Parts: sequence; structure tokens; C-alpha cells
Amino acid sequence: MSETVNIAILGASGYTGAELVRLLVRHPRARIVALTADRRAGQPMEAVFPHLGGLGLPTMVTIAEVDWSGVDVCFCALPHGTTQEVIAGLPQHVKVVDLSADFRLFDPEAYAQWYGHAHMATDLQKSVAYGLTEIHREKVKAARVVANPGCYPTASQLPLIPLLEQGLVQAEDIIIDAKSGVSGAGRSAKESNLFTEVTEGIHPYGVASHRHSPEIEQGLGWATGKDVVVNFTPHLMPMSRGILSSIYVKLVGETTAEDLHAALVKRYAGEPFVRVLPFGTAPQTRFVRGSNFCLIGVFKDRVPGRAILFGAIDNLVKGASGQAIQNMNVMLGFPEDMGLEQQPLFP
Ligand SMILES: NC(=O)C1=CN([C@@H]2O[C@H](COP(=O)(O)OP(=O)(O)OC[C@H]3O[C@@H](n4cnc5c(N)ncnc54)[C@H](OP(=O)(O)O)[C@@H]3O)[C@@H](O)[C@H]2O)C=CC1
Ligand SMILES: CC(=O)N[C@@H](CCC(=O)OP(=O)(O)O)C(=O)O
Repeated sequence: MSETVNIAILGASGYTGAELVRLLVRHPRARIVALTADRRAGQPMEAVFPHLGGLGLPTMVTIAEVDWSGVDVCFCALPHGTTQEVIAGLPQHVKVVDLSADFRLFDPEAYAQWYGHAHMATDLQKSVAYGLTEIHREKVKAARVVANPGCYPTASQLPLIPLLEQGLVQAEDIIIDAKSGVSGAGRSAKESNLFTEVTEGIHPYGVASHRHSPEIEQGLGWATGKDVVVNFTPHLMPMSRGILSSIYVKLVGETTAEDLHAALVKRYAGEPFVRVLPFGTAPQTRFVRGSNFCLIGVFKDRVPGRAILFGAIDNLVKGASGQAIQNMNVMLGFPEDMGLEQQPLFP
């Protein structure tokens, strides 16, 4: 791979597209050569996002107008359901990180069941890697197409997978109570995301039916080698960014909450983006804002035999664009934290 890689971002006028631009303009090996939009095609980036002005970015075009001959890496930040055919049609020399959910479920029947239409690129699906980087790094390294995980699945799987792999927590009866900022829903206008609908309150949604349940269960199933069922409930919070996943687990045998903490500290030692806080310390979404970090907290429960885990991420960074760049770095053999060194924007 040459010194600099040429990047196309599909869906650049959306929240995750803008976040990709914000991060990639500081990446020493990346050059943005193409940006696409749908309704906003033909507009310069700064007309949509004034904070991204003066960077010499290409004008946004439609996907059909992109000249792929000069593109090395494509970040696909399109709504799910629009992506499988686009990616299946790209030339083979283009490596792809897909931020949508289109390639995250590896069973096409499960995909059809949860997304309401048949999978449109089942052959390609077989060679895709699931890009939860810390867990699937070797597969990401070898892949041409990476399915970047969903935001809730990232915040939920990172605390759980090492513990399930080691048989320290029970695979049954896992309760995931997660909260998200409103940017998780994207930038397109929806009545449910109006200021008046989301401010000064919190509400659950997708109760017992959210499509991130099968994605989380798939990842936990890979970790345990058996079917896992989770009780996952997302909530919408009156904040722009951030996800906090509160996870209630049952311990196996004589395992203690302190054992869980020790196992997580050991598993994530040396990982640039996962930090396990001191035992009994709770992460907050404010502590990860704008950064690619996942902060994990472990607490002993008052109820014997139980423990409480927390995972906090910025949904637009570790939950989307930051992890996507982390995956690109792994795919291309760049240092994994290249372009992602930003510390959180606290307070
Ligand atoms: N927001 C988040 O926190 C996360 C999002 N994701 C996933 O990433 C993807 C992008 O999300 P997000 O940035 O929030 O979405 P947005 O709604 O903010 O942006 C969507 C982008 O796709 C373009 N677009 C919409 N429809 C089409 C179409 N039919 N053909 C081509 N382009 C189209 C839009 O263009 P225009 O503006 O011109 O309409 C815009 O650039 C989604 O699949 C989402 O599920 C994943 C993890 C977290
Ligand atoms: C707050 C909010 O609405 N969040 C989105 C999830 C964002 C994300 O990661 O979703 P994808 O799987 O669509 O890529 C939701 O619950 O649908």
C-alpha cells in the first residue's frame, strides 16, 4: 500500500460521515478523494457542516459519480438496507468498512427476519469480517469488507465477551439496559427525534424487539460456542452523543466480581482504546465524548452471585466512525491508533 491511501466516504452528509471526515483529515496516511450524499449531492461539505470548512474537501456527489479507479478504501455510512448492493458492486481493489447493519448478521435468514427484507449480497457476506476490533482483529486484518458493529453492540459486547470466553459469567439471564444520545438515530428528520420529544426525559424504545439484540447474541454466541439470549432494552437520552450500557450478570460457581474485574484488566491490557476503570468505579459518557475509548466499570452487586458491568462509548466514535478507522488501520497494517489519538472532550 502506498504512503497515502485514497478514501471515499459514502453518506458524508450524515452524522457518522461527518465524524469520519473530522477524524480522517487529521490521519497522516489518509487523503479524502470522494464524498457522497443523496439529497445534498452537489453541495460542498461546508454548506452542510460549517465546522468542516476550509479543508480542501471534494464537493459531495452521488455514488454513481464516484471514480473508483483512484479509491483504495471506502467507508460506507449509508442507511441500512441501501448498502448491500452498493458494496457488492464495488471494484475488487477497494477495501470497505461498512458502518451500516447490512453485513453484521452472518445468517441471511436472521438478517431477513430482523431487517424485513432478503439479504441482497449473500455470497459477499461469507467473506466479511465483523469489526469489533479488539475481539476480531485477526479476521479484520485479512478481510476486504468489514462490517463495523452497531453502537449498542460495541458498548455491550466489549465488557461481556472476555468473561463469557472464560466461563466466568452465566450465558443465561444477561440483562443489558442501555442508554443512547439522539445522534444515534442519524440526522434525517423524524418526529420521534424532535427536541420536544426527547428533551427533559428519558424513554425506552424497541422494547423486546430491537434489532441490536440478535447482533449482540451473535457475538456472545461466537464467544461461548452456544446460543445466547439477552434481555436488551435501549433508552433515548436527552443528550447528543454517548452510550452507556449497564449490564447485569450472574456469576459462575465461586467467581467473584473482583475476579471479573481482574479478567477484564488482563484481557484489555495493552489495548489502546479499552480502559477498565478501578474496581467499583462507574464510567460516564462525558468521559469518552469525541474519543475512540470504551470505558468499562465492574461492581459487586448487593445480591449474592451477581455483578454489574458498565460500558461507555461515544456512539459516533467507538460506536461508529472511530472504530471504522481503527478497522481500516488494522486492514492496511497501519498503527491501530493512527488518527485516533484524540482525548475525550471533557467536560
Ligand atoms: N448515528 C450513529 O450513532 C450510528 C450509525 N450507524 C449506522 O451508520 C449509517 C449512517 O448513520 P448516520 O450517519 O447516523 O445516518 P444519517 O441519516 O445521519 O446519514 C445518512 C447519509 O446517507 C445518505 N443517504 C440517505 N439515503 C440514501 C440513499 N438511498 N442512497 C445514498 N445515500 C443515501 C444521506 O444523504 P443526504 O444527507 O443527502 O440525505 C446521508 O449522507 C447507518 O446505517 C447507521 O445505522 C452505526 C453506528 C452508530
Ligand atoms: C438512538 C438510536 O436511535 N439509535 C439507533 C442505533 C444506532 C446504531 O448503531 O445503529 P445501526 O444498527 O442502525 O447502525 C437505533 O436504536 O436504531
